[in-house]
Amino acid sequence: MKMCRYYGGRIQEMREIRITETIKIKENTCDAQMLILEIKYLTGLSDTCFLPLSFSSGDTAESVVIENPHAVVAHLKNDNAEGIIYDSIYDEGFRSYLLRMFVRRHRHRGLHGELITTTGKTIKKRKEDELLSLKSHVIKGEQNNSSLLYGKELICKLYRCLDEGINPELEMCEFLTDKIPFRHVPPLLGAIEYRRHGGEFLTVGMLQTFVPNEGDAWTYTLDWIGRYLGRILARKNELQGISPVPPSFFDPALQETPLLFQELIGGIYLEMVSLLGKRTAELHLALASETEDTNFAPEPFTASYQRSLYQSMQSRTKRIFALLRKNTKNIPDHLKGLTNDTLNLEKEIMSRFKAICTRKISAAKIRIHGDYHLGQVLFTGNDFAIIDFEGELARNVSERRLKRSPLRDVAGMIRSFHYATHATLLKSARTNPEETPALEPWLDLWYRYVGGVFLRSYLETAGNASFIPKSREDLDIMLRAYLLEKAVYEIGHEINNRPEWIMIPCRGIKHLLETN
Ligand SMILES: Nc1ncnc2c1ncn2[C@@H]1O[C@H](COP(=O)(O)OP(=O)(O)O)[C@@H](O)[C@H]1O
Ligand SMILES: O=P(O)(O)O[C@H]1O[C@H](CO)[C@@H](O[C@H]2O[C@H](CO)[C@@H](O)[C@H](O)[C@H]2O)[C@H](O)[C@H]1O
Repeated sequence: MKMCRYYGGRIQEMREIRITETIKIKENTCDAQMLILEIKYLTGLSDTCFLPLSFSSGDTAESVVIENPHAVVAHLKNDNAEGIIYDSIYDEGFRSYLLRMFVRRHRHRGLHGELITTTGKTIKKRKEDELLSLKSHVIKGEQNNSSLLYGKELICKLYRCLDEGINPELEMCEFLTDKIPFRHVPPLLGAIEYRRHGGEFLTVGMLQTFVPNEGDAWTYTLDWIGRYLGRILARKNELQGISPVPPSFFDPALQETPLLFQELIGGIYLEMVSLLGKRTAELHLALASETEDTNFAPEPFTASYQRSLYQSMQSRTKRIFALLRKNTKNIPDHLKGLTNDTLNLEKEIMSRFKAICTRKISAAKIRIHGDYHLGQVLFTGNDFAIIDFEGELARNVSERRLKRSPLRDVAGMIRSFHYATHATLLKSARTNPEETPALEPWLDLWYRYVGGVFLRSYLETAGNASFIPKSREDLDIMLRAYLLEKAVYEIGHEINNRPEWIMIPCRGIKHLLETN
């Protein structure tokens, strides 16, 4: 389990895993046990996880062992048979039965509760045979959950860590499908939930429309940064006289990207970034348009909220910095200096957060994406689709459902542009160490121009929406605080997942503290 990003993987040491529920499914193509597990750690709260298990032998078992060794839970052998117990998502029979569960709205009883599927009208209208004949496979790649693709039409996300109560992603997708349909979020088609006898719901899975795409905006961006650097290197002599004086995207005077940078960055990419800013604002406008449902209706940024925001930014920073101090042993040696410098900035960061409650800010809070970055946006070739509304998994589920300023999402995306430049630097340092230092100021410029295009387009589309602060100063204060808060969150994320990458938020924090 520790090998899977979705379980364990985290820094905490596991103490015990208990099976709390077993739901057996035995139909013609599917023989699986759906398990609900309780994972206890040495310290902190336990997790509730979902793990469906299948048994196979012969060629099927062999191909799972070769292609997906991480999915194998146990090898079994007795006098008659030899085989493996493995994660059912790699069992074709299980995948097709799962879809059948949605289409036919099956229920399955376990010892302490039952699995229930619900579906919307879109799927009910579809021909059953057509749906059930779709070929399925597991989406590859780093994920917190597991996604199963059916033909090029449907995608089922199975959650691995389950939370009691309303699942924020399901709630958001339901809202953006049925209540205020938003074209740039894939429509929700159905859900699977586990209902404990007399207890709460746990959302186990969700079925959505698959959006044909050319990958996510992260990969798309890295590709364009590669081209930008290629152009810089090709025009090295011509560009030598130009000393890159980085503008700040907070600067209201920065209205247009200079022609030279439009050429270097790529006009098409800049247009796409502008479109992304527009789609982001449209998402927020849709989320802000509800007036009756208290789960969505906008709320004011009150003085007491401003104080509690400041306190939560502070306590989060304390917690993450304590985690960093405790885990400096996991940081690669060449990054220890940078990490220590960041640790020394704790006081300064805290004092910067203070700005968020030193004056009255007039802006509305709404439901937001919550973990918005380039990897959460699919590039369709000429537009974007926004996915993964679970929020930051490091926060508990009720926190993830809180209304917040949508500028937090804006800050998340701007941080992501910064990440993209530094991911490129990390790669360049490995493949092209001599050229790398000279590229750094150019990447900084890229970040500022691209961040500026995104922000301007966002603000233009949002117009005078209730969630946009009325004064430029308030906007500035909020953006800076959210950017800093996000970079601190990223420290916690990287220490848990990619210690090599900790240099990105560390440098991000330094950059944010230095930028006027
Ligand atoms: N509706 C969709 N259409 C097409 N691809 C999708 C869709 N939803 C998710 N994906 C693909 O599945 C991957 C994982 O989805 P995501 O919701 O981000 O899962 P996780 O929360 O586990 O990270 C995405 O990066 C994307 O490639
Ligand atoms: O996509 P997830 O919901 O799993 O989000 C988590 O993982 C992200 C990727 O590791 C992480 O995003 C950080 O790295 C991205 C590049 O890989 C970068 O674009 C983001 O700006 C940066 O925050 C995200 O924070 C985390 O919650």
